[in-house]
Amino acid sequence: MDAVGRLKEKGVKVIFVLGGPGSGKGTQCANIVRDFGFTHLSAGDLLRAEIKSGSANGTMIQNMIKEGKIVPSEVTIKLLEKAMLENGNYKFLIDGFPRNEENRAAFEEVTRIEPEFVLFFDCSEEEMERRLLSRNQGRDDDNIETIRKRFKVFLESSLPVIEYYNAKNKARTVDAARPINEVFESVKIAFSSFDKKVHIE
Ligand SMILES: Nc1ncnc2c1ncn2[C@@H]1O[C@H](COP(=O)(O)OP(=O)(O)OP(=O)(O)O)[C@@H](O)[C@H]1O
Ligand SMILES: Nc1ccn([C@H]2C[C@H](O)[C@@H](COP(=O)(O)O)O2)c(=O)n1
Ligand SMILES: [Mg+2]
Repeated sequence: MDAVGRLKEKGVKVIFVLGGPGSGKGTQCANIVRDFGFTHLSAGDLLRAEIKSGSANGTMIQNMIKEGKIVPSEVTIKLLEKAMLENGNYKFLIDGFPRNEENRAAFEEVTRIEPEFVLFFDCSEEEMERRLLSRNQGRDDDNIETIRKRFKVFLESSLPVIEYYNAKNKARTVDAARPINEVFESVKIAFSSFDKKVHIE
């Protein structure tokens, strides 16, 4: 059986987590992992790890991230598939993917996995810019020049993907401009069909 077949046998469940740069995807994914037992896979984190690993694609990925561009789907999808297979879980939050129509169509063609829904964090550019400029995680792309390029790519390439899922009634939009705990209250409503994890002290 191939990799995707093995995931499907486990009853794989995928939620795509989308939103502009700095909208709070990673922050809210950590909350969802804690309370709903999902595994968080950030496409951006996987690409950054690939650069650090010294892979043959490292320099190409680094250059594209610095320019705020989207890495070719075949590279990102291979990393996502590998991460899903290496993980014992069957419930995944795929953060920052699909980022454009090419990502979306390629994932569908390669995996035939349809997301349960798409969580969309809606936030103004002004607020996202403020957050990114004070994030302080040493990311190469958190400088004003690259941030502006990332916003442009988000508007031109990523928003159409969200509109695609919206038209299929699969997008769940959350107002992400509010404080973290308020955003999570709305996220929890989107996840209400999933069992909550019981935390024992
Ligand atoms: N609701 C919020 N209110 C204020 N600050 C927030 C909120 N959510 C996240 N932040 C902060 O904003 C910054 C960006 O958040 P985060 O890294 O979660 O965004 P992201 O959507 O994953 O961004 P990227 O697309 O660049 O990876 C972080 O410093 C985080 O602590
Ligand atoms: N599907 C993806 C996701 C991310 N990237 C690249 C380009 C992004 O600007 C960068 C950082 O992603 P983030 O951590 O902000 O989600 O990674 C991509 O090419 N394709
Ligand atoms: Mg992130």
